Amino acid sequence: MTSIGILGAGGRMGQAIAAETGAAGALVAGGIDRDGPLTGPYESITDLAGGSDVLVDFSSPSALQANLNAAVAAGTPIVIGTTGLGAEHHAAIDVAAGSVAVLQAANTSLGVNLLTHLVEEAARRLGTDWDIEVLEMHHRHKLDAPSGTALLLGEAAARGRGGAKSVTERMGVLAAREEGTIGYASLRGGSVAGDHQVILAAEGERIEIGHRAETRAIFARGAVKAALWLASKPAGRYSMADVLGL
Ligand SMILES: NC(=O)C1=CN([C@@H]2O[C@H](COP(=O)(O)OP(=O)(O)OC[C@H]3O[C@@H](n4cnc5c(N)ncnc54)[C@H](OP(=O)(O)O)[C@@H]3O)[C@@H](O)[C@H]2O)C=CC1
Ligand SMILES: O=C(O)C1=N[C@H](C(=O)O)C[C@H](O)C1
Repeated sequence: MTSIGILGAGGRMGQAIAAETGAAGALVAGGIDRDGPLTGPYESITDLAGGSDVLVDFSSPSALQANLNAAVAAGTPIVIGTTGLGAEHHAAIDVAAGSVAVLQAANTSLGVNLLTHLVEEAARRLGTDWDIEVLEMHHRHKLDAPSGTALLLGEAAARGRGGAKSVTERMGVLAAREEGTIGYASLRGGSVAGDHQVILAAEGERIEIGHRAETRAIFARGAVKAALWLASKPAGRYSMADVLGL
């Protein structure tokens, strides 16, 4: 039975992943949080990595390097679901992927990963006279904005279009839309698990395609599926597209 070590175990996603691990016929090796061990016999991240077949990290960008170091030291594959990652984090993931299997995904749900393809295709087929905007809404506790998924969808649109500048802030009296850009808007409130909408707007018509997460169990299910898939993979950087065959 595959054993999964959970990093960020006490958080909303950490708890959801622990619940889905059993349902998938796998085992929780242990869980570690900012304050130390939460479940299982392991006292440190490195010990947990050594006692797990695969690690799953849904914590914080500030914890990423230590989590990658532990994965590399133990030779344990790691799934990174944490968002709010910058260029320096992606560079660190690339380095770790030289030694162990690393799968990074801003969204582990099947629906969003399919949506990414639909958005890229729509942007490819429509002319640059179609403006593209990404709208997201999440629960009041979310720290990063725009969401990792919004950025993922915007990147897919930009790929389809052959490149585009991102605009994450529009404010004041000189805030008119700049042609060819992709704009982002972030709403926060209540307990929303994660809504994303991509709006393609032209003169006289508009296409809106999106995804609503009704429960974060969908992300947890995808993360566990990714972990079970990654556990036997050689070093390298992987994505949800590899897992889902999309
Ligand atoms: N890829 C995907 O599909 C999804 C990704 N996410 C992302 O996952 C991450 C976690 O989300 P969520 O569970 O809602 O957040 P929570 O705040 O509920 O959980 C984060 C957990 O990580 C711990 N943590 C935070 N910072 C550190 C640190 N520096 N070292 C060790 N542990 C730390 C927190 O401990 P403490 O409470 O003490 O700070 C907490 O237990 C976010 O980046 C979120 O955007 C979320 C859903 C789906
Ligand atoms: O923080 C969350 O909750 C979520 N974060 C991810 C993101 O930033 O896109 C995925 C999902 O939308 C939920």
